Amino acid sequence: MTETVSTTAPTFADFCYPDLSGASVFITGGGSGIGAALTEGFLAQGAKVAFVGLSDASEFCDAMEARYASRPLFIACDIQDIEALQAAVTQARAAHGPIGVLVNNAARDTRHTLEDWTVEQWDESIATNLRPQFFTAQAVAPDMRALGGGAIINLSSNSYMLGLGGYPTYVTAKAGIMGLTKALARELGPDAIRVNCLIPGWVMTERQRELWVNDKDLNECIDQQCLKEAIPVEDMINPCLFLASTASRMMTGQPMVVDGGRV
Ligand SMILES: NC(=O)c1ccc[n+]([C@@H]2O[C@H](COP(=O)([O-])OP(=O)(O)OC[C@H]3O[C@@H](n4cnc5c(N)ncnc54)[C@H](O)[C@@H]3O)[C@@H](O)[C@H]2O)c1
Repeated sequence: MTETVSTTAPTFADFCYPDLSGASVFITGGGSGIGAALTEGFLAQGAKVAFVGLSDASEFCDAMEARYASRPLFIACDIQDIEALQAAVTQARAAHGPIGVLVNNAARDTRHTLEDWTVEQWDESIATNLRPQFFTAQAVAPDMRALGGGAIINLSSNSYMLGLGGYPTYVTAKAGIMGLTKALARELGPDAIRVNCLIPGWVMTERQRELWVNDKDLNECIDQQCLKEAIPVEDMINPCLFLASTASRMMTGQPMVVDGGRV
């Protein structure tokens, strides 16, 4: 029989990280887009997942429960509200035990120009795209210390490495997330808490397809990628699981770019 190398997108059954089985995982924005793929990826490993989001996710939770016999805990929470976010972490801990994996995924890539932006809009964007990542880490650090270690994965974006136009506050926040990752890796390393950055390229989520994807821009993007394929959400799962798992035990403060080789 001739063996072939598959180049199709992975499925949820393709990965195996036994140390993630039973782990208590907290994800921001885990009910849609990349976050939903990550929720499913962790459930497929036997982890217990709690996630926060803005819109009701009961249908998604029903589907996950039917597929994995383990219902993710959805907590309605605006991550701009730090007290509510801290309360959500408390609720997740009460339901699933001390949090061993944190994925700071939620973000909003609102388009704007330099000229049309107010101080309030700047603050609002940073309050979604950068500030919560610090306070979730603060909230889960005691759990991870008690567990003897943990993993934090922050979602950044290759837009800051490419210097993309059209959303300067988001791009700034995404650069800040890499800085925050380095800083927290240093702060938390002595407690065996690892902090790494997952840096996606242009990933074909529902929201991207609805709002921004068109033939011209997608072709231009693929032209710049080494790998000539639009990136499906599923390709974010294994890198995130790897960063969460002890498979990456001695890796911290690092960017992991998954963009088909564009930067
Ligand atoms: N899709 C891409 O092409 C792409 C590229 C680079 C980086 N990223 C990053 O990947 C991560 C996920 O992106 P996505 O494309 O899946 O986004 P998405 O818009 O599809 O999903 C984002 C999730 O975050 C939640 N969210 C947004 N604002 C929130 C708030 N104030 N409070 C609570 N929840 C909130 C939304 O409810 C949603 O569930 C983000 O950090 C994004 O910056 C995505």
